[in-house]
Amino acid sequence: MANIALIIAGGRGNRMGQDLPKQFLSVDDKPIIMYTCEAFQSHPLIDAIVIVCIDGWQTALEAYAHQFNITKLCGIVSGGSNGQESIRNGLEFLSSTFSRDDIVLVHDAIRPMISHEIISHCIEDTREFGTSIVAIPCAEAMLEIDDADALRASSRAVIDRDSLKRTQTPQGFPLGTLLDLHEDARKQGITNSVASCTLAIELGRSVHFTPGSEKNIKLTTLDDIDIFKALLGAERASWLKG
Ligand SMILES: C[C@](O)(CO)[C@H](O)COP(=O)(O)O
Repeated sequence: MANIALIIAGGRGNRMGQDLPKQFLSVDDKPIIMYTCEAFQSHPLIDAIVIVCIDGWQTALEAYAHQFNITKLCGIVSGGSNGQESIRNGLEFLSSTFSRDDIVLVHDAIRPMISHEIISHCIEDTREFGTSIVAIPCAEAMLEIDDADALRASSRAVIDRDSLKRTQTPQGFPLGTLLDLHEDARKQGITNSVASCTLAIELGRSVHFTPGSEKNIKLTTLDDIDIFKALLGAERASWLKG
């Protein structure tokens, strides 16, 4: 049975406020998406990598994959109009080559600090429980806003933080389960679910959590790039110490 990383790089990343899509911004002369690819490339249990890529960047991505020796890359697929459609495009590609029992780890291209440990646990839990949604506890006080459209929102409601999880990626499923979810979504007219875990839940399924890490950061704003650089620096310092 194969383990496949499906890396989603179909978005433009407008919240970063940069001209380049954020997954292609360079940190220390390496595009962010290549850090992400290297984590899966170097993991011994990952057999194949497929990337869903924003239009216009496929040729650059191929060149970067060659430069950074991402030899497990076996396909680049066009992104869709939102995350759900991008994942579906990736799954359609996978269905022509892989079997329904193979494990797919859906991962954000802009989570470059994903560790081997989390990838291993995600694969193990998907095999044991049928799903693996990497997630971390909610450490902050959580308040529900009164009016999402208000310029300066206010709140009168507390949400118990112990009842919440902050989901990350990878999100692991057998390929057949993901294909069925997307087919059911098409039938029910669900077109813009935020993630694979939200789609499963909206369709009445439950999902299993796997512990993530605060270091598995999603690079959304320029502040996050600073945090990423600091994390990279700390990782390199610990390698040097041996
Ligand atoms: C999948 C995800 O990373 C889980 O936290 C998140 O939902 C992706 O959000 P995005 O803003 O659509 O990249």
